[in-house]
Amino acid sequence: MRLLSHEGLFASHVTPDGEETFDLTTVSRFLLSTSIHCSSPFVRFILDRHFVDSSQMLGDWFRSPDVAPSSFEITHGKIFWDLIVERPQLNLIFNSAMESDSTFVMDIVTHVAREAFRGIDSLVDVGGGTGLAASKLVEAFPNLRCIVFDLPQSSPKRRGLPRPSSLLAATCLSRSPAQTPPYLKWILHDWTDEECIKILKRCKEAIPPREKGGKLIIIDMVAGMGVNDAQITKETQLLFDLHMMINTTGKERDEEEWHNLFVVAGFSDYKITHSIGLRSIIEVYP
Ligand SMILES: C[S@@+](CC[C@H](N)C(=O)[O-])C[C@H]1O[C@@H](n2cnc3c(N)ncnc32)[C@H](O)[C@@H]1O
Repeated sequence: MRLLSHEGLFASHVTPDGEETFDLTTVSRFLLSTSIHCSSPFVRFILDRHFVDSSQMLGDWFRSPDVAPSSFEITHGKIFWDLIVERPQLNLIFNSAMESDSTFVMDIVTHVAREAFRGIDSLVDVGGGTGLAASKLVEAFPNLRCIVFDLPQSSPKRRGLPRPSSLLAATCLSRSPAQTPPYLKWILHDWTDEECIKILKRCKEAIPPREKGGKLIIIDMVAGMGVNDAQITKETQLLFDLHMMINTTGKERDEEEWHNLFVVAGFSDYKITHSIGLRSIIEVYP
């Protein structure tokens, strides 16, 4: 308890008769299952033994990076998206983590960054997981039609979510219905620059011209930028960067790295809104 208090999970007090007592803090309130923004599923996911095990192989990966593109792949013999097909429990932990993140982040996005979605009547949530982020968007913008593309193991149908009739499951990051603006939440940080450029080029093909309101909306980290406590934000972003390096072929990118991706993928301009916490909304224009 004393360690947890030191880390800010509990506040300790000494009563007048000398007894030590502990109260919840803002941080631990976010871990309560009764909280509408409960982050426990995300914490459970990030501390899962599959990631702890792959972090042990970081040294091997550094010494022979040609063996596999990530420490995760050296440890488990395959990439995360293939492993969760075989491990339903890990898949469940992953999907619950993404849903807890979307419940939290999309409530912020739909309140403080509504402007980004103004005038858009349809979106494809590429890699949209179980469809929770899309559900939140449809709830906030009732005229919006949202299509979710993801692998079968994440599809809204399989998770049995109450879903708006406009949600569909499909596979492949590489396809997107023509002329329907794509939306990418927490996708590009999973992939190398080369893979991101391919995804971005395909997204660009699906976007109407800028004069007709065409744009790509991305929710991802812009390393070095964020709100609130600069020290904690920076440390958390660096830890996420490390997590991506160990477990995927991706990384967290700073503004210059994002800029380079957009230019190479053929986009002309972008706008970043930083007011949603650790992550940002990036509107990218054709
Ligand atoms: C970090 S998760 C983000 C999920 C969701 N956008 C969110 O923020 O909650 C990345 C998503 O990409 C999906 N994904 C990975 N490879 C894919 C592919 N080849 N085609 C479609 N989706 C893919 C995963 O299944 C997963 O749902």
